[in-house]
Amino acid sequence: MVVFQKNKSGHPSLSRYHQDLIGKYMRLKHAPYFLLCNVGPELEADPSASEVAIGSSPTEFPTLAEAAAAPSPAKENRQQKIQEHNAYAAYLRHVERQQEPFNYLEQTTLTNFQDWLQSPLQPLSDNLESITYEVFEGDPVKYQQYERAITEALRDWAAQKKPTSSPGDDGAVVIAVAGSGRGPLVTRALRASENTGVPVRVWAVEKNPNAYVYLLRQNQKQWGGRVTVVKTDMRAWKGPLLQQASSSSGGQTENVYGKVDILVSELLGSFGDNELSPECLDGIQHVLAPGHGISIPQSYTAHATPIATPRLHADIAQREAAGDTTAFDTPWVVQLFAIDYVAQRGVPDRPRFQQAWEFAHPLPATTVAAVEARRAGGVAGGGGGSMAGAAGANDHNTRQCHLVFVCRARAIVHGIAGYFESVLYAPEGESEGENGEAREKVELSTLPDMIDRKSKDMISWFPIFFPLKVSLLFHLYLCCVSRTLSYAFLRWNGVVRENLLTGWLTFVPNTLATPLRPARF
Ligand SMILES: C[S@@+](CC[C@H](N)C(=O)[O-])C[C@H]1O[C@@H](n2cnc3c(N)ncnc32)[C@H](O)[C@@H]1O
Repeated sequence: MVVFQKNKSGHPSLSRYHQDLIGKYMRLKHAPYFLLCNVGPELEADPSASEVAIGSSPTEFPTLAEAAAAPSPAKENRQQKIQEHNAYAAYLRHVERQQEPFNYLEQTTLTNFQDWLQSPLQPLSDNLESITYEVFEGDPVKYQQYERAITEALRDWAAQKKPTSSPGDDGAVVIAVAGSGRGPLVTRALRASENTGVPVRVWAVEKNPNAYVYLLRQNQKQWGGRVTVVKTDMRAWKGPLLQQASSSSGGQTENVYGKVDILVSELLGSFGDNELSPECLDGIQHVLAPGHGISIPQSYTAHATPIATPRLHADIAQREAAGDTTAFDTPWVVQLFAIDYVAQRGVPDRPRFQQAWEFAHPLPATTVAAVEARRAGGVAGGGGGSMAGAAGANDHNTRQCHLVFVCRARAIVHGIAGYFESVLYAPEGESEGENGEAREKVELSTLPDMIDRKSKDMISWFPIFFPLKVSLLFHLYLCCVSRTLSYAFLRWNGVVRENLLTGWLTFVPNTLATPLRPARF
């Protein structure tokens, strides 16, 4: 196959597509050798060398005069350099030099994790280990974005002179970090306060007992005792304790709880909501100050695209053959690498990456009222959360989508790749930044075509991969994923094939299996 073209100066070159392909291969953990065919020799015949040989039979030693006339090693080297200059090989070396070097995080993580299947974390039902938090904390980008978001929110708070939930409204904005882990977001919240000069009162809420102990130590050593640390499931938290219950001769008083102005959380999974952020935040939303309390993140969206990945398909098939009966029912977290996007880029209304659904926080008051009405019970002592109570109490978190992708050519589809985006904070009003520039939304994105613009170099989340047991040959690919019913079914060429497909396309997002799950999950 001839892939080389001639550029304007007549030198060999490759199309942008081929350059990208080669660039991608060069970033593989085990980079392949590149064999160039029919492009002439790398080392051309050396005319001066043949001159030296003239007159000497190959079996004879040269005479002293002949030896003296032979080129010196240094001269030979020089000549060799010139002779090595095969234009095609030189061009390939040029392509190699154009590759962006790995940043320090990529070097240690990306290459090791390429196409390596991991089960998704379940931070709600499991308690994460310290080492897992350490890995999270190794990615500065996520925390920088959160700090930017809190900074912008505090600026708006001060500029708009919004009331605060501090006792006596003393001007300190009340921030709660729900699911604080070992506290990096608490540190960022305190830093945002220092940078903006807006005073804050900070609460750290965490249910993992090991992380709780770590938070207590952080508070002593790093935060100067400025943070109130609470060990509880956020869905059972009643809010900042303002006054402890007491009993005296005059009678008994109840605990008095306050409200929270900014609720900061990071409960996002590779597909946005798949680690149950909506359900957890529903359960704590009652602590937000009515009217002006905000959530960071404000919203998140899940995105999907069909992919061809023979390598992952073979890996999952092998696991199944080895006895893992759920291998094809697992949504795998994986740094997708040796894949091909099946969907065409740039098709109007049918982009390669399509949004499946969105969640926004806080819920509107009408939704909360409807949920309350449907709920038959609740978690004792707190807000309960939408996962508690009767069937139907979580209906507002049901999402369905129907996405249509146009394939580039007849293609094999091995599964669906999932990504997410999140708006952490969208600055309010017409206000400008410190240097007069328009203030932008603070966002996170794992979408391959958006990550560089929204959260460059962020590596906290790898994509999710929903495998298909039987790889399919598609022209037009339609995918329908239902969050509540936890299964996917596909249609193609407009023909619904549910009967055929149910069974082997079923996947159960295991991240949804939590102790407090509602009956329908
Ligand atoms: C993805 S980690 C993020 C930790 C930390 N905020 C960070 O960014 O490094 C999510 C944290 O939320 C906690 N978490 C999850 N669900 C919770 C719940 N219902 N109540 C309290 N904490 C929860 C987990 O234990 C975990 O520490």
